Amino acid sequence: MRAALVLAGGRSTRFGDRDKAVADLAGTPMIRRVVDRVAGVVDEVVINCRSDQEDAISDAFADAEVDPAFAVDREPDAGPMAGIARGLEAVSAEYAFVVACDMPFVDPAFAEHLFERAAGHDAAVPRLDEWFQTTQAVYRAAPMREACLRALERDDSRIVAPLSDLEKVVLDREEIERVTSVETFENLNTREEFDRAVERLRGDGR
Ligand SMILES: Nc1nc2c(ncn2[C@@H]2O[C@H](COP(=O)(O)OP(=O)(O)OP(=O)(O)O)[C@@H](O)[C@H]2O)c(=O)[nH]1
Repeated sequence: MRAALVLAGGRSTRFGDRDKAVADLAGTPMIRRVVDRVAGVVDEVVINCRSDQEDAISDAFADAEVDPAFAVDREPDAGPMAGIARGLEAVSAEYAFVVACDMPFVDPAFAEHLFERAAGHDAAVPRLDEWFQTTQAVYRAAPMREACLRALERDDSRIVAPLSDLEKVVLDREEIERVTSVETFENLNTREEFDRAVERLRGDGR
């Protein structure tokens, strides 16, 4: 069993006054695009968000084949790593592909590769250069959740904090580029980035 955990509990402050998760990206709400891309490689989909986002995000899946489960933050604004911990509570699969809602170019073949690489380990985490791509990685749900809770307990809410507690496989740039292109990690933070992505998607007929 494999899960996708989509992180959407952020405030989209760089984006403006709307929630980027449900912003219309070339005809499809961005989070729906992310889920549609990865649905084929997972058995369940969990979305982590704040309670005030749930209705609008649910609406984005009204006519979808997948029926995502919601793991709503008990405490909002505690950061993405707390969101991962919350989301993993709702995951029944052993492994979860964690992905941010603002990565509409996420490559399902890369998610598949991460699941394969994570097998028998606590995590498979890409690292392009010095930075871990923690919001596009596969984690074994139970140890990752426990590592997150331990880090939060010691007031360390950094997204990399749980990694040191995990027996993980790290994918370097060479391995990443053998399987996919770095477009998979592209995240849309500003209106300008979003508008450029719309043009690209329209240009490719996507
Ligand atoms: N649950 C939860 N998720 C968060 C939080 N902050 C960010 N996220 C999620 O983590 C991912 C990465 O965050 P960012 O790309 O910075 O998104 P954001 O925080 O909405 O955007 P900015 O406000 O512009 O920084 C996104 O999928 C967010 O939805 C938080 O405080 N709680």
